[in-house]
Amino acid sequence: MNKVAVIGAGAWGTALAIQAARAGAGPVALWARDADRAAAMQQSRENAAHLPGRSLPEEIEVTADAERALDGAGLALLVVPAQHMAAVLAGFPSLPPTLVAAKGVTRDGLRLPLETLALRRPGLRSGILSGPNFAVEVADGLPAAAVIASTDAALREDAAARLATPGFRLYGQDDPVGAQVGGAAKNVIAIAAGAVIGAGLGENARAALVTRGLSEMARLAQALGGRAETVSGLSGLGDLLLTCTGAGSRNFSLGLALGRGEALAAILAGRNSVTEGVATAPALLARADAAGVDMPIAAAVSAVLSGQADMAGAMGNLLSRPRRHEGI
Ligand SMILES: NC(=O)c1ccc[n+]([C@@H]2O[C@H](COP(=O)([O-])OP(=O)(O)OC[C@H]3O[C@@H](n4cnc5c(N)ncnc54)[C@H](O)[C@@H]3O)[C@@H](O)[C@H]2O)c1
Ligand SMILES: O=P(O)(O)OC[C@H](O)CO
Repeated sequence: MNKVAVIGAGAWGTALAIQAARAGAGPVALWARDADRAAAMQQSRENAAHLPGRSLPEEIEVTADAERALDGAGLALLVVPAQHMAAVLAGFPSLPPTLVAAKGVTRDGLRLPLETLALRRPGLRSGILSGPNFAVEVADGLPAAAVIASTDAALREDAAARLATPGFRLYGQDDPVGAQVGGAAKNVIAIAAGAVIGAGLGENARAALVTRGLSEMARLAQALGGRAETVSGLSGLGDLLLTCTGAGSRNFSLGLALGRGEALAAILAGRNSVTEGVATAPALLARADAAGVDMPIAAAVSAVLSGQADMAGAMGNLLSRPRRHEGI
């Protein structure tokens, strides 16, 4: 059972399959939902749609056949966008121990990724893989770090042994709730950071948003049963640093375009990749509301995305909040 099955052939699933092959994990299956695309990738040894110019090592077999992908697999990586995870899982009869590498909260049910997985596969050994990781850099073998968050210590160890290389440093921790909140919320804060820069509001404003965004994450992580300090790690602060500054972030670039006055529909129409913060913002806010947690930056992003506020109105709301003590 030394095979790794990667479910989802977007940029991140493809990069993780390349990383698993690089780590010597054994054979790697990369499952794509579209049979024609899977066949084209298997033949051309490239994911032209989502990760162009990076070749797939020979250990990787691309397939659209779920049973074939899982045959002999000792570990699965679930890398489909959060909103589509439940539907994709319905096509997989069984799963080996699984790490989820998606970042988001579902509009339907307001679920974190491991909650979606548990709904479909109760009792499955599972964890989260999350951190500041642009797919293209991991595919290129540039140095990066991430966490494997799971309460299952043996799974953490086994997955790290299969996937880590000196250039892909994997830390273990046992707070998957905190890791998921960090991964989901950073997408929303990155939209806010991009919008502030796009609107010309300056670097001071971005630094304030990122820092107060971290407090929002910490409050929610704690309220959902995780630890506040977890979000100061790779799946939280680390990912905020990357996505609130890196031009390669889709969430940041979407915010940037919004801040410059472009319409959301037009921005999305020009993309073939997922921008998780768009669906996650209102879901994250609703989940926080249900937990009694105040997330004013997530509320501002949500209001701008839904058209309930313009940038000026959303910023005005944030700036006119009552003075308070700093802290989470
Ligand atoms: N790209 C990155 O650098 C990166 C890094 C870390 C985490 N992630 C996370 O990984 C997840 C996947 O993102 P990505 O960047 O690999 O995707 P992507 O934007 O490269 O590709 C989109 C993916 O969504 C899938 N998809 C689209 N519509 C679908 C549907 N109706 N049903 C099922 N699948 C559908 C496509 O098949 C494709 O695999 C996201 O949660 C993202 O936040 C991405
Ligand atoms: O391009 P983004 O904004 O979806 O970010 C990708 C990864 O989540 C970065 O860690």
